[in-house]
Amino acid sequence: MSKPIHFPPDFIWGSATSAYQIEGSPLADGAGPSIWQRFCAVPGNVRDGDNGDIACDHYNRYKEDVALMARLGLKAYRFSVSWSRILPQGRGAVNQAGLDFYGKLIDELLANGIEPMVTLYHWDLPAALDDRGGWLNPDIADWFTDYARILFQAFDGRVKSWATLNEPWVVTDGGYMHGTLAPGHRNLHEAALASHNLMRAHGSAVKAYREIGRHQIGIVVNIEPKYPASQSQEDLDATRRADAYMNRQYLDPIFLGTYPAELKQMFGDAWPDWPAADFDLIGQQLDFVGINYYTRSVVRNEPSNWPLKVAPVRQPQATYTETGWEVFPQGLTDTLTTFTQRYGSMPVYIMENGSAFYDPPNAENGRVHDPLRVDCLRKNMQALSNALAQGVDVRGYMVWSLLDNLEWSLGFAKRFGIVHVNFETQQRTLKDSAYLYADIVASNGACL
Ligand SMILES: N=[N+]=NCCCCNC(=O)[C@@H]1[C@H]2[C@H](O)[C@@H](O)[C@H](O)[C@@H](CO)[C@@H]12
Repeated sequence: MSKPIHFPPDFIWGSATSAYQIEGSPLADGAGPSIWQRFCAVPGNVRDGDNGDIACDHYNRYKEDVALMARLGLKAYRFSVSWSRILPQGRGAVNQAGLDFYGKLIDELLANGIEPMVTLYHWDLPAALDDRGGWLNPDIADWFTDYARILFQAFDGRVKSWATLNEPWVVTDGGYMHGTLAPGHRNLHEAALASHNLMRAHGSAVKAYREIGRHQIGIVVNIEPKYPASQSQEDLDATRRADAYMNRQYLDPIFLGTYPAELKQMFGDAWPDWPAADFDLIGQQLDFVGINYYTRSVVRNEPSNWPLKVAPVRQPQATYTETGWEVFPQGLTDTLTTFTQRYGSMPVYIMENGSAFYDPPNAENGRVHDPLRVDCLRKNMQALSNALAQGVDVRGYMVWSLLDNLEWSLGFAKRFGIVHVNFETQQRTLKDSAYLYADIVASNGACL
């Protein structure tokens, strides 16, 4: 029996994207290359040889896309800034044309009554900084803070919501542990170092914001709740290891001043005893936490899978998305209640939630029917409402994504958008899920 659906009257409904996935024109108007420009250029790294050279051409079509957001009635739009548009070398000389692009986007949003929510870093590190070690170089905390200050000084006020990082776990696990994402490293020691430097950079930018900013700043983490495959001690321990590595690794140092003990146990000598001063920096007070929720994982012990020694267990009765993720809306409720239980009550935004299911490359008769995505959206709305009913302080929800876009190493084949993009013509078409989302926004969920 589903519970009544209710959202607070000031609940903020929006959508989310990221720079490299939608903008295109990565080197336009003085911008420098990012590590994703390089990563895509290496054959085999990205499915079908796809890249961000054009993507959704948002760099040129941003007014059309803001009009789409207004058509959907969105109250907010979460996007990221490309660091190498602002600082082509990652540090040093500012590229005014880069600032100008984001200033025009922000003004277009505000003119349409849409709150800009800016993510400073969504995976597209300037290539020039990677040449200096990137996230492996401790100096990156200062480089990132200098970049953040430029944006705070340019846009704070018009932008009232800032997030430092998007998903440090994915940056570390994909970019440095498994090499599936840029910059494509596979090294346990590097993964630990990159992860810690990401958190140092986060804390340093938050500290800088407190000196010059007047609004809200937080971080965005992906949380994938872990459930034991059995109640055996080995599976329960495996579940704790998986949760420590993917979830608690990023929130514990911010809110509890320490990393989960399981990390040292798993990483061994690849996990140093980090300086105590680092935790003072990392633990800066936040105004909100952004959570990206997509799926859960059922976990069993698997000694051969070094270093975590865990393995996922596929659920035979479940629906799985095109990215191989189980549709499990209860996990959204559990993620939110567990967050509050572990870290206390504070403002939370769902900064990403969505699903990739097969959509045709072209719309038919101006429509794109996406029943599986519609069903997912409905179920996630119920789950979100259930978390609110249990007292979780959720302030808003950003659907991932506004547009079909470059799904990183999966290319354009995996479509998350509620708006379909024909990548041959750049034609945008509202999917059925977009019409539903517009109704949800207009009725504040009462239509469900
Ligand atoms: N195994 N497994 N479990 C799920 C782990 C999810 C980690 N990936 C994300 O959350 C990425 C986030 C990213 O911000 C966005 O840029 C991506 O386009 C979406 C869709 O992929 C999501």
